[in-house]
Parts: sequence; C-alpha cells; structure tokens
Amino acid sequence: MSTTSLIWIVVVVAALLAVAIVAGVALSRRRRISLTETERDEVEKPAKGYQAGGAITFNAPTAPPRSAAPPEPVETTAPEPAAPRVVEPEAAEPPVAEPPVAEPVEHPVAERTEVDGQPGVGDDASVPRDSVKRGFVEVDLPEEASEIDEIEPTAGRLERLRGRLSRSRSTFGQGLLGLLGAGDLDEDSWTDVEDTLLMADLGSAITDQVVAALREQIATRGVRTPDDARALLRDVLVDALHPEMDRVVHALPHSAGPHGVKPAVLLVVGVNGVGKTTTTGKLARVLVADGRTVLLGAADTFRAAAADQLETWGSRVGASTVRGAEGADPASVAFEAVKQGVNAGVDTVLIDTAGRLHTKTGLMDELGKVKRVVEKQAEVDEVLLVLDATTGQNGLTQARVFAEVVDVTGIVLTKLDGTAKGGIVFQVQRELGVPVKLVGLGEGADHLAPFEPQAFVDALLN
Ligand SMILES: Nc1nc2c(ncn2[C@@H]2O[C@H](COP(=O)(O)OP(=O)(O)OP(=O)(O)O)[C@@H](O)[C@H]2O)c(=O)[nH]1
Repeated sequence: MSTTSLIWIVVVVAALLAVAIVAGVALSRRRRISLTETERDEVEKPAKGYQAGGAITFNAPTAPPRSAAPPEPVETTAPEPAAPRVVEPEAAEPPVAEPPVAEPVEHPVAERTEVDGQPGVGDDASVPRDSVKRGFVEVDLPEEASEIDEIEPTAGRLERLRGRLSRSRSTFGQGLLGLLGAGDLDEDSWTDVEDTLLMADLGSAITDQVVAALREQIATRGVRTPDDARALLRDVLVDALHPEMDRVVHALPHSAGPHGVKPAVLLVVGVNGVGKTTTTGKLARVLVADGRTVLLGAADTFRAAAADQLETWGSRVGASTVRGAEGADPASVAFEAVKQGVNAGVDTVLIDTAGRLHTKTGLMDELGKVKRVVEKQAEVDEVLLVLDATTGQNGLTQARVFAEVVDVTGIVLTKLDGTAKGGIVFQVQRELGVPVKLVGLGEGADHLAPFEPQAFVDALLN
C-alpha cells in the first residue's frame, strides 16, 4: 500500500471518530432535557443515606419484582440481612413518584412480622415490599363497650335451671324418695327421714312438721309404688313451702297521680358478700327483659368496686346507674337515684345497699335513714333481703337482725347452686314469715329465677 493511501485511511478513521464523539455528546444532552427541575435536584443531590419507608424494600437487593406472586410467609422470603447502605439514615431518598410514607401503625407486639436479624426500624422494615399487606388487627374490646345483652326470657327459668340444684337434689330429694319408696317404714327408717331433712337444713320445727304430715298421709293414702311415694312427698313439701304466699316482686310503677307516674322503688339489703350487687344486676335484667325501664342506685358506697360492678350490670342492659364518691352517705345516693328515677320517668329504681356494718345500731341507723330519705320522694315498694344459702344457720341469724331493722318484704336466696342444703328455703320463710321471692342459681347473668314452690320441689325430686 502506498504512503498516500495510508494517509487517506488515517484521515477517514479520524473523521469518523470525531463524528461519533460529537453525536454521543449530543445524544446524552438530549436525554437530560426531559428531566424536571425536581428530578434534576434529586440526581444532583448527594446521597444522604437510608431513610425508613417504602424505599427500603424498593431498594432491597433480593426483593422480588413487582409482578411476582406474593411471597410466602415472611420467614421464607425475607431479604438477606440489610446491605450497609440500608442502615444509613438518608442513603435512599424515596423516588418522587412514591406515595408519602405513612406514620407507622401501632400493632400488638405479637402481630409483628419481624424476622430475626432484620432491622427493627418501622413496622414494615423487615417485610418485603410485595408481602401481603396486613389489614386491621383484631383486638378484644372491653366489656363496657359491648352491645346491650340479649336476656333470657324469665318464664320457666326455674325449670330450665333445674340442673343447677343437682347437689340439693341428690342428697335431699333422692334420699327421701329412697326411704319412702321402700315400703313400710319402721322407726329406724323414720329416724333416717328426719336426719335427711335436718341435714338438708330444714331445721327441727319444719322437720317435725314434715315428718308428722308424711306419717299421717302414709296412713291414710297408703304408699305402694315409688310414684306414690313421690306424689306424697311432693304434696307435703309443697305444702310446707306455703304456696299461698304472695311472691310477686312489687316492681311496677305507681299509676299516675297528681304528680305523674312514680317509679317502684326496691331496696336490696343483706350483709356483704351474699350477692346483693349481683342480684340487683340480675333483677335489672329480668325487668328490662319484661320491657321495663330501670335506674340503678349504687348506695353501697363502702366499696368503690361495688358501684363499678353495678354500673357494668346496668350498662349491659341499658340501665343508668347513680353513684356517689367512695364513702359518700348511702342515703344521699339513694335519694339522688330516686330523684333522677322520678324525673326520668323510669318504671323501677333498684337500690343496692351496703351490708358492711359491725353493729346492729349502725345497721339500723343506716338502713333506717336510707328508707326515710327515699320515702320523702317515693314509696319503698320492696325491701328484698339477700341471703347466701351456703351459710346455713348464719344466714338465719342475719335474717333475724335485718327483719328487726327494716320491714323485709321478700327474700332472695342466692347460691342455691352451690349447696346440698336446699332446705334453707323452708326455714327462712318460717323464721321471717316473708316469702322467698327469688333464687340465685349461679354467677351467670340470667341465673336468677322466680321462686315457685311446686317447680322447686319438682326440681328436687326429679
Ligand atoms: N354460685 C353463685 N354465686 C353467686 C350467686 N349470686 C352471687 N354470687 C357470687 O357471689 C359473689 C359476691 O356477690 P356480690 O354481688 O358482689 O355480693 P355483695 O353482697 O354485693 O357484696 P358486697 O358488695 O361486698 O357487699 C360474687 O362472686 C357473685 O358472682 C349465685 O346465685 N350463685
């Protein structure tokens, strides 16, 4: 090749190179023109390091592409421990197109999807960007916030709660049926009948009365079959429970007079722990279930928790509660409750009182005052004495004291589900001459039943 040809080749190659360089520079300039001011700023801004937020997953080295199927549970798809720049606070400014980073949501610790070894910054820091997003976290709401309860119908409750008397049934009813159903009774058998009645807390007077009635009727009616024995025993026991007594709970409002309709007022009395507050709450439920409006008065001011307890019962059935400060005068709380009940036109005001009094004089003073003060505004229609059936003779002693202090109009016998001594029902009526109107058969909200002698005896014998 000649020298001239060589020179031409060099010149052409040099010219081509020059054209290529000029074209490359022009092209790169044109690309930059499409950038916005902000984008430019972004590009030109020096890297500031890691910032918590969506950008972290976007930049994660092992994050699957957006179109990929949702990852398996976090344990298996979590990214490798974060790259060093991830932990630099400002290295990864979120791209302009990304939505603003929301405040991290507070989730219960147990709900966190964190993986060991992952950075604990922000709630989503350890979760791959394409993980299925968590929805609302289910939490248990406090009881107060629950909706108003559905209340079991009151009719036929004693029959439905029959099983709750099972302990009384096995020792009392079944024992007696076994003895009487055996046919002709000798004196030893009659002694066993007596013992069974005494052990069931019928007391000696009622035991004597029942045994005498059984002896007499066996002689006149004759008992040949277990069914005869059952029928006889049923008649005698029902009779001993005085089915003629008035067991209506006087809880309906007084008819309109010159001052309009006045609510019925019920005082619930008894020593502490017998179940006064629980009974007041259960009674409110029964009334509300029967379509009545109820207002509760928390006059047990000795124990703040008692007022809280009553308020909870009230809120569960939609009844308001009037309460005072701890240690406030119970009479003033009772007065206020009745006043508000009258003003609001409710059907019934139920007042839970305190039984925490050491002397009879103190008890007399307090209950007397509560009653007097309430009577300035409305008649007291019922004084329900609550007695704990499991306390046996002790309950009877309490009953006597209360009966001296206030005119008890009805007895509520609680915790009959927890005793084999259902016979206390017989004794307490005899002692006070007032009927058992209601029985408590458990801690459940609907475990309060009207007392019906026939149904009670049937529950004991069947
Ligand atoms: N098994 C059973 N437990 C009951 C019954 N009635 C009430 N109780 C329980 O007896 C305990 C005492 O009940 P409360 O209603 O707090 O008694 P109280 O008389 O108001 O007591 P103080 O407020 O301390 O005066 C609670 O644990 C009740 O759940 C019942 O019929 N059966």
